[in-house]
Amino acid sequence: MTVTTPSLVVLISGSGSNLQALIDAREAGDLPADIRAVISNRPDAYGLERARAAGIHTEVLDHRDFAGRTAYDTALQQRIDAHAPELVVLAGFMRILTDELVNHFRGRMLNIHPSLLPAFRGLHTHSRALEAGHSEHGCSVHFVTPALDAGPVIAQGVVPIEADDSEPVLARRVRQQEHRIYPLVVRWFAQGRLQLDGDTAVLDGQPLEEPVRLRAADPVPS
Ligand SMILES: Nc1nc2c(c(=O)[nH]1)N[C@@H](CN(C=O)c1ccc(C(=O)N[C@@H](CCC(=O)O)C(=O)O)cc1)CN2
Ligand SMILES: NCC(=O)N[C@@H]1O[C@H](COP(=O)([O-])[O-])[C@@H](O)[C@H]1O
Repeated sequence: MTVTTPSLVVLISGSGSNLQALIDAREAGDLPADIRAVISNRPDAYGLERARAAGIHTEVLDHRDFAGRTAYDTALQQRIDAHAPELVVLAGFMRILTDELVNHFRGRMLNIHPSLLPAFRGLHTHSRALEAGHSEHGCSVHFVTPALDAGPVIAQGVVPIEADDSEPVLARRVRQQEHRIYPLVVRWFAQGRLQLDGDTAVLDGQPLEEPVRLRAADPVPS
């Protein structure tokens, strides 16, 4: 029986540190997947440099070159489909996607969001968590659905908020956990252990009633 290595297309908009975590996991033998292409909506995204350094095909599809969201997403869907990925990974991709595109990739599109969903959907999550006076914050990996940041959450990284935290300090603490949980969840999907069943994430055949939660001191599970 031939075992095929699942292929990924990763979408970015910026620094690409989550992309780098996936590249590093693959190079360490911890991610049985092939990153077929990295696509950015911003030509100046540093993540493009990270991809090129790793020998990964890159494309730029600048949203400013399109009349609107539907036209952009139609082109984006064609670019992604050209690589026939098993999984589309949003890694700091900063565009809200149309229902049509999300439904086209339903069950095979993941996102990492910098909050403990359902808290703080949308943008500026770290400053909002600080302003809310929460004692904990973190990140969530979820299946992407048309409703923004509302898809079934698979795993979360939990960090404390310290009294003297600034936004950049908290963001850095969260990103350290992002770089642990995203490769883990993508590995589960690549291993065929993770699926979306309706509106429920299923891991190892069991519906996830609650996300898998990791704290910094916890070892990364298999
Ligand atoms: N239909 C969906 N699209 C996207 C989802 C999703 O769950 N459903 N997740 C987001 C990722 N994301 C937060 O994790 C997010 C990205 C972008 C925005 C946003 O407001 N974008 C603005 C532009 C902002 C900018 O360019 O800086 C916009 O698209 O008008 C909110 C949340 C990815 N897409
Ligand atoms: N709403 C989407 C969003 O805010 N995503 C966040 O953007 C950062 C991207 O960093 P990276 O480009 O270094 O991976 C990450 O913190 C990710 O959670």
